[in-house]
Amino acid sequence: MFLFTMSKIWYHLLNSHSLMHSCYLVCLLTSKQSNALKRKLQSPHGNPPLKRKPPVNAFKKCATETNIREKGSLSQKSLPKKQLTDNRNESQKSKPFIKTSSLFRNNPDIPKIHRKAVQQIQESIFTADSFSQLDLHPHLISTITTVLKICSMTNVQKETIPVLLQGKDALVRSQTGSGKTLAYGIPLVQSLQGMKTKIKRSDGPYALILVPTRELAIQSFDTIQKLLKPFTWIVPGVLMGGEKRKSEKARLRKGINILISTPGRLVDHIKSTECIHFRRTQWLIIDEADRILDLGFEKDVTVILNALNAEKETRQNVLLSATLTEGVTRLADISLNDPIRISIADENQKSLKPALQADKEASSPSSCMDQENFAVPEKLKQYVMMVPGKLRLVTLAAFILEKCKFEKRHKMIIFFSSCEQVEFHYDLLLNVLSGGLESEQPKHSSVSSVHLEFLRLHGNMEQEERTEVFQEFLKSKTGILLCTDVAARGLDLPQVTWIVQYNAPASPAEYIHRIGRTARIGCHGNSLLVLAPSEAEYVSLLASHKINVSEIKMEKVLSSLMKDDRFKLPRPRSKKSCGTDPQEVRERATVLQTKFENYVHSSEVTVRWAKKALQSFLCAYAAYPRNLKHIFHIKSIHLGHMAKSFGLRDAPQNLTALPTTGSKKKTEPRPKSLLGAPFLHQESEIP
Ligand SMILES: Nc1ncnc2c1ncn2[C@@H]1O[C@H](COP(=O)(O)OP(=O)(O)OP(=O)(O)O)[C@@H](O)[C@H]1O
Repeated sequence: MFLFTMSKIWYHLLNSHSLMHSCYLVCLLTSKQSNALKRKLQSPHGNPPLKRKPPVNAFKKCATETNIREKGSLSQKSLPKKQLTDNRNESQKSKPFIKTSSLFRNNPDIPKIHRKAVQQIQESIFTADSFSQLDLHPHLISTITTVLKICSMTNVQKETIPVLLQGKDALVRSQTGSGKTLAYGIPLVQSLQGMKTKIKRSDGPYALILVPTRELAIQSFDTIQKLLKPFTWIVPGVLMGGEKRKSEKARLRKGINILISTPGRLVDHIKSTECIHFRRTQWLIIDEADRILDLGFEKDVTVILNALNAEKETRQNVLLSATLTEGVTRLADISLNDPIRISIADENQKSLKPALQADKEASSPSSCMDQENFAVPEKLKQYVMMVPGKLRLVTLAAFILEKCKFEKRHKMIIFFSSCEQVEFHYDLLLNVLSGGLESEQPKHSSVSSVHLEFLRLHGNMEQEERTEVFQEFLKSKTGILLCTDVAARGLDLPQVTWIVQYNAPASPAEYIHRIGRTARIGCHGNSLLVLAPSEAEYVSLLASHKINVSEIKMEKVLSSLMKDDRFKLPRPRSKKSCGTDPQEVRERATVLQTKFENYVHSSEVTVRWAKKALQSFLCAYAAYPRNLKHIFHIKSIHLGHMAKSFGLRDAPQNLTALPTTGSKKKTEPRPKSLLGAPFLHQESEIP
């Protein structure tokens, strides 16, 4: 036994390339850490004991998001500084037992990705035609060219604007970032400015635009406001959750002619604001129509439609999205009247039907159901990376450093599946990767001066802060936005170069919308999907929707840590670091992981936050839709490994994988059709 143990120790040391080198590794650690490492080496298998996964049914009920918010948000602003310092001091006094992560052992093998090469659907965006070819008011044309600085029409605009100018209902599908907002905005403004009796503010709404999120409401309002520049007598306005109801009521009383709203808030006003009416509402536009339904807004949309129909039966209706799914068909059935379907055709289809610029046909909306293959922007490069649970956090960090610190000039959005994960990672990355370690950077290092700017956006933030963050990221040329799916739809954030999906989305449609935040309107962009080895089949699922992803190797991403000397182990002079020595990369990853763990374990508060974030991850994971359970099954998660990726040294006890039941903020009533749909993958925009 003794001989066996010793041989394992020697094996480990040799594996570390040199005895000297391993000594340095041990020296870097505190004596307690090195004791822990020694104990690990003394384990009969040379590995830490495997932790048993607690069975799923052992999980307790999930804490509500509201509770988490009330008891302690991770936001920098809301951190009770004194409490944090006290906690840290306390925890430092009684220094917790520190273990060094054995990051690279006991990980599942990374499977080879077998995917059939599929030909992606690509749509051409631009036409050579200018807006002056349309029968538009000259002031509107000059606003488009001078204010919006747009010359030629996109395909979806060329196909949609004439149809809407004829007064027809339409169901419009075209890829993300192809200009759908103007496709409905231009004919809307053209028709309202030309009304025989000039519109008065006090007339109330002539048009209602429904959008799923507050940020999209602000963005759509902004576009409509620009289009209305020459037509000052038409007043646009926004109603959205998070704003003061009282001031919204006052604005409604004064009069809003083009009303842009999230469904929840509008229903709220329909029920409680006397002066709201739809006597003259001639347009109903539902943008991101499938999402509005997904969010559980079906009930709200029914209330809104009933309110509209009660006051005026005829109306022009338009539904738009980059992904027309079954849900839209149901919505289309109840809201559209003999619609024209406009679906910008696949390049290949076009070559078969050269006479048609687009696949435009009068048809039953049900035919949209067939549209399960989604178009992907032509200049978007999509990647996937397989990462075992334990290595997720360090690999994400290495990726951020590579793109935003060493390559610079990148603007990145990282999607998570819950608000708590966004808050937790925001705090952790900000402290460990950004400012926190600057003092540890060698003085002459050129990389030390690069400041990583992290922002976060999710549905549990106060509206004022949400709007501030949205505007800041909108204007910035670089930066890293951590967010939930609240930012997945419709947002037009210029110059975003990377989309990272740290948690896989609940459907290929959501995948399309998330990656659609980059490579907009013909620009270049990249996306990275992070999957666990057990989730490899997701790649085939994407392929079945004609979505192609190429693999990036985790080792390659981790090797970028070689460029950051903050994670370097002291070495004897004779042994110079060579570019990509895999052993040194592993050591650096271990140093980084240790820094994460040290930060998380520096106070009780941070440990609690890490646990809550892990818990919310499990909740979201347990809630993947049934048809994806064979890929994302909670039982395939190794809790101890996953805990590492939240900076926790051990698997916490008494976690839950059950969805919240008691949250006031998040319990938007769901229609029966959506029961079983993912919890926390979706965020309701509620008043
Ligand atoms: N004809 C055009 N020429 C150049 N740029 C345009 C044109 N039309 C719209 N744009 C710009 O393209 C960007 C994307 O437009 P928009 O947000 O309407 O896309 P979308 O199709 O609605 O995307 P998503 O499906 O993601 O909501 C905006 O910045 C818009 O100003």
